[in-house]
Amino acid sequence: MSSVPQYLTGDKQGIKAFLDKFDVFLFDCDGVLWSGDHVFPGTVETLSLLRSRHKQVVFVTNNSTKSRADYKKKLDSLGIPASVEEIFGSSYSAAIYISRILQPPPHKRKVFILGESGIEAELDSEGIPHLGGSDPAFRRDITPADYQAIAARDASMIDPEVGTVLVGLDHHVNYLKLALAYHYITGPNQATFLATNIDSTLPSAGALFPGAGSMSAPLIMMLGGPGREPLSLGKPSLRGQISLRPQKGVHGGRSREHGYHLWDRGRVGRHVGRLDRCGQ
Ligand SMILES: O=C(O)[C@H](O)[C@H](O)COP(=O)(O)O
Ligand SMILES: [Mg+2]
Repeated sequence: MSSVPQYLTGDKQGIKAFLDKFDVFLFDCDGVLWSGDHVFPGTVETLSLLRSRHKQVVFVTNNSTKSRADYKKKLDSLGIPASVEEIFGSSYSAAIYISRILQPPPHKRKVFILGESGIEAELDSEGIPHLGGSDPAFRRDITPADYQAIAARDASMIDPEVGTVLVGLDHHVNYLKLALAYHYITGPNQATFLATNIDSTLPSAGALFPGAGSMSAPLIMMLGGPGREPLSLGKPSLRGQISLRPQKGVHGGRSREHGYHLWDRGRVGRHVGRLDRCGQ
């Protein structure tokens, strides 16, 4: 095993021993690899060092504003080569949870989103219909007519096919979306209350900003406080979280991981799918 690169200071033997001990390296993103679009020093070098050692790198982010494809673009733009299969975002885990575990009945398949386009893209990738989110129709002030229509459960404002409310980091959160989410959860829809993640803050530009958790907090308060929290599908929650179990296969006569099995770590520990790393 070649020696540790010069730019890595400190206990080189310790670093080498550490690298030799592991095959897979999972990376948090916001606050670890970058802060906003500012990549922390050593990030690119460290990731290329791992790749040069044939280590598996996985990017695991709670940030639901971007889809896996969006993150691949961001990583590429920051000079960090990556494949979509190496990226796990909370918007993806939420889409998988809804389509493969929650499996709402056909007449309640729609998801009302309090969040950004990353959630929409991942729900689309699982064929799940949705509304709200980045739709300009919901990025506006509430009007007196809205109050009337929502209270009357008018179909122009309350879609009877909504069975899930999904809350993520929303840079356009507003009163109208909160009101609609509340009425979907409490009214005849009895929508399931889910969150991509519940981080209280978002690290960006070297400071902290409102996190996804602060988007669902007003709803938790309206619903009666403790005990009415949403099921969170991001790190570190286990319930309903998808876990990755390496899947071995034979390539070129050698046994090697070629993807992951998806397991629901919630109720039954059910196998819910697989993700291939080499398209087999
Ligand atoms: O509010 C949020 O969503 C989180 O602060 C943010 O998403 C954290 O992302 P991560 O550190 O998991 O990449
Ligand atoms: Mg982080």
